[in-house]
Parts: sequence; C-alpha cells; structure tokens
Amino acid sequence: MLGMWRSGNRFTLLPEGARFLPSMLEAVEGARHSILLELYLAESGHLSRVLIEALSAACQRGVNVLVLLDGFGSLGLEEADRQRMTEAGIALRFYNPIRWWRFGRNLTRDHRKLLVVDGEVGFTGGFGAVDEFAEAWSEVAIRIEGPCIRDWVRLFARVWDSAASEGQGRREAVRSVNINAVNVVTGYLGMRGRVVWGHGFRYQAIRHSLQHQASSTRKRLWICTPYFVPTFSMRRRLKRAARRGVDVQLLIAGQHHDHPGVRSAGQRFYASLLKAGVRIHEFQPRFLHAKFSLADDWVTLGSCNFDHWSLQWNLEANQEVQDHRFAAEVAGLFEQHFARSVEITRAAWQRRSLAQRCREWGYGTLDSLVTRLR
Ligand SMILES: O=P(O)(O)OC[C@H](O)CO
Repeated sequence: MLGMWRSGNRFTLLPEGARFLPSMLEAVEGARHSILLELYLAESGHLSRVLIEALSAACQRGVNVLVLLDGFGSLGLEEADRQRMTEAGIALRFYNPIRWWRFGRNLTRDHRKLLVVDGEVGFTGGFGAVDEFAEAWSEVAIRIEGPCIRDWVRLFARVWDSAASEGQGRREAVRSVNINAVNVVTGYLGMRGRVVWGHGFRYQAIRHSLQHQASSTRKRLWICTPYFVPTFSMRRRLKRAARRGVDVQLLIAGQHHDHPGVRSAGQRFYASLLKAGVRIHEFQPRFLHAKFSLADDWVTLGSCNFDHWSLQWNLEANQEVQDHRFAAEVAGLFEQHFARSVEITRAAWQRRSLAQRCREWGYGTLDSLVTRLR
C-alpha cells in the first residue's frame, strides 16, 4: 500500500548537481532491466543531450526506458530531441499537454521529479533536465534504496498507465517493470521512510504531513524552499510553533531568483512571521531551488514547493525519512546554507523601502487573484 512507513531503507543525501547528476547518470549507465524517469522541467541543452545519450544507450542494451514529462514543463524540449528519443526506442509520454479548451485544468501540472533504475535504486529532489541544475542553481537530491522504491514505481505507474498522460509510449509498457528486485538494506540499521504525494485538491498528503509536523514538532522546524508563498493555515501553524518555543527557521531564495515576483509575493508575510519569532534567512550565492524540511528527526525532500501550485494543484511527491542520522546530515546542510545567507531581522524589515512595500502589495494582490482561478 502506498503512503506507508517502511523500514530497512538506505537514504543518501546528495547536495548540489555536482553530486547527484553523476550519481544519477551512473545508475542509468548501469541499468540492466528498466529505467523510469518522470520530470517537470525538461529543456534542450547540454544536460538533456547527455541524458538522452545515456537513455538511448540503455535502450540499445535492451533496457525498458520510460520517460514521463510534464506537458508544460517540457515545452522547451525541441522536436528534434523528442524525435531522437523515440527513434532510440525510448517510450515517451506527456502529462496533461496544454489544450486551450481545458481552461483551469491546464494549471494542474506533473511537478514530480523521479528516477528509478531496475526497481532497485531511485532518486528524487528538485531537479530537472535543464542546464541550470549543473551549476547555476543550488539543488538537493536524495538517493533511495530499499522497500520505498516499490512505492515510487507504483506512483510512476499510476500516471503513466492513465488517461492523464498521452504519447507514443504504450501504457502497458510499465506493467512489466519488476518491483520484486528490492532489497531490504542489511548490514547496518536501515532507515524508516515513506513516500508521500499530492494530487491537487483531491489528495494532499504532503501538505497534511507538513502541517502535522508544524503542529507537533518539539525542538525545531527548518524549511528550505525557493517559492515561499504559504497558505493561511500553514502560516498560522508556523507562527504557533514559534510562539510555543520551537526553533522555526526558513531558508528562502534571495535576490537570485527565476521568478522575482513570487519572491515579493511571499515577502508580504515576513513581518507577521518575524513578529511571531520565526527566523528568516535569504540565501545569497545563487538561486536556491531546493525543497527540503526538517522537523526534529523527520525530513521531507522532493518536488513540493511552499506555494499554492504545489500544495493544492499539482502532482507532487516527496520522500520522508524518520532517522536521527539522516536528520543530523540535513541539519548540517541547513547550517552550511544559513551561513551563506542573510538573516532578515524584524528591525531591518521594518525599515524596508517604499518600493519594496509596493512590490509586495502588487505581486501579493496578483498572487491572491491567481489562487482564485481554481
Ligand atoms: O517548479 P520547480 O520548482 O521545478 O521549478 C521550476 C522553475 O522555477 C520554472 O521556472
């Protein structure tokens, strides 16, 4: 059953593209039976070329390669690249391609990021097949081995083998993927984990899980997100946690941002969060695109942002881990990032310029309107 806690996993934290991209490519190059790849962002460029070459080589070795791309997020993938993929034997499907007559349904996107090789090893995080993940953006991924892999395969299969996706890849191609190869990790104390997902308004396990953690955590609640435009109920929970003495810290993308308007829309909440005792850090070196959170020894990491799209509209999926060793690693990563950020103090925020206040009001109003579209 999906959404269950499972023991005996091994989770490896892979901060930055320099670590997770080679690890993912190595897994693809070593594939023997199947490769499942599901991405929101895919764009023609160096990274997608390298990836297509590795996937095509796997096809030539007889590996069953299934690639599921979001119909909007992959608009930047040129026709020539799509053709190269299908000619190489890669089964390709697209989730919810844009159609004007679908109106508001076009807003639902497959935002998940997932790679599973041979039903044995998987990766999730905030990555996509665009060159920014090589260096320009700061990103984090997790490598997964163990019983959770079965849930990732099932999650992929549900969308692949459904009317929500379309394309030349046959729906039944996913049914032959072996999920019995999974090994319970032995030789050391395996970790507990569970796969959580969200499907728009219909199913919101990631959101509910985050809310539950925000309400029940005792010591710390640290959240890293590039797009911080939280719902009213999430803001209330963050403030309540801070007021009851929990160490609540937000790590948010700073001036390097791919959607500065989204940043401004989220900044309109800073004043009330700071007043409640929430600490806010804006990351300085480059655009911080990673999505991971830590509540005591609980970690969640995956595709889900802190905005209405992610929390209420999209298909999302995160890996949750309950393990003090993994939590200590994630806490270390947070501390490294805090050190490379500017902390926004309440006094400094009260002195912000009129232009900044106008941006918050303008983009905030726009954000409120957009969230009413569906
Ligand atoms: O939606 P994300 O988090 O995968 O990021 C997508 C990029 O921001 C698109 O500009």
